Amino acid sequence: MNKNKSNKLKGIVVALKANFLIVEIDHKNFKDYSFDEFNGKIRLLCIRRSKLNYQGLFIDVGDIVGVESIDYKNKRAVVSDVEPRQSFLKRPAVANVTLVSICISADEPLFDMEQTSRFLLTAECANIEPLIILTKIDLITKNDLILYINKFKSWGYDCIPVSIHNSQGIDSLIERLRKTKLTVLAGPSGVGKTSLINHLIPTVSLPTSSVSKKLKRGTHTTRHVELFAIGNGSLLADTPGFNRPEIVCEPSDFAFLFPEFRTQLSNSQCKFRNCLHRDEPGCVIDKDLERYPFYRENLEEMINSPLPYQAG
Ligand SMILES: Nc1nc2c(ncn2[C@@H]2O[C@H](COP(=O)(O)OP(=O)(O)OP(=O)(O)O)[C@@H](O)[C@H]2O)c(=O)[nH]1
Ligand SMILES: [Zn+2]
Repeated sequence: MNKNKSNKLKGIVVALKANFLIVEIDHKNFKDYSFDEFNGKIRLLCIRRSKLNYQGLFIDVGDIVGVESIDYKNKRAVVSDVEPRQSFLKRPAVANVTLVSICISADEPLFDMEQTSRFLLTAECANIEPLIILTKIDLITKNDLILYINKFKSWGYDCIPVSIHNSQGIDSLIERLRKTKLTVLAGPSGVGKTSLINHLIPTVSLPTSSVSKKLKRGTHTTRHVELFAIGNGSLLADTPGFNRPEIVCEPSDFAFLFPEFRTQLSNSQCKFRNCLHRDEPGCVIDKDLERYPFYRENLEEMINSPLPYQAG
């Protein structure tokens, strides 16, 4: 009675635990069991069907999988297949990410244009929408906040300013996150990613003393990501802070990863089709844009290093 072989359902992998996969499925059709539900979902401890192992299919958090042989009472099931991915973020490995929220501190650690750009480029490279979350705004003046907002606007990005100390911006952030299926929080160490998750989902309670997290990172080569439900069927993942994400890109594609250059390139064309926007005559890119020197410096490195270029 508890086994339900005939019902094959789709679910999303929310965590990897040893050889098991934790898969979240919709359970609104199964009202006869009382589950500790969250928004009509339950999480099942799953093994992989051996066929999947033969095929060598790698399953990551965020993958959409088919589950069968569901044992609702014990919350167990078998994963039988994996759907093709819509997107893939390499570091951390999360499939089907729909938004990369990059946390940048308004105070400490100090703002670093190159580092912020590297996080944005990682999302742009993976073709996933980036969003900037400006954290710790309780520590800056209104004028400084306006300067930050205008800076990001000139780069072509919106930003949501937040503070966990006075809860400013938290409602707007939750509203935004609930509009997308799977958000990954990224950003440098110490900007307040974990504090933010704890504030958004009080039941989670992750350790925020950065030291303990850092020690943990030192001992585990990979820290597996877990997806937390944030309402409306949306999921959110915290990631360990790392400070210098790699950019892997062909020189000819590089300019298209900058929204402010994309806008110029869509409004008018450079004289040469293969223009790299250096000193070519008839180039339409405005060399006075704030991130142009950063583009130029990294482009030179790409050109001078063997492909595929990896900076980091
Ligand atoms: N004033 C203020 N401090 C904050 C805010 N958010 C976080 N902090 C502080 O910033 C420090 C770092 O916060 P964490 O949440 O550990 O930062 P993290 O980004 O998760 O850091 P890693 O684990 O190294 O990636 C802590 O001391 C927090 O209390 C905020 O909105 N305002
Ligand atoms: Zn050009």
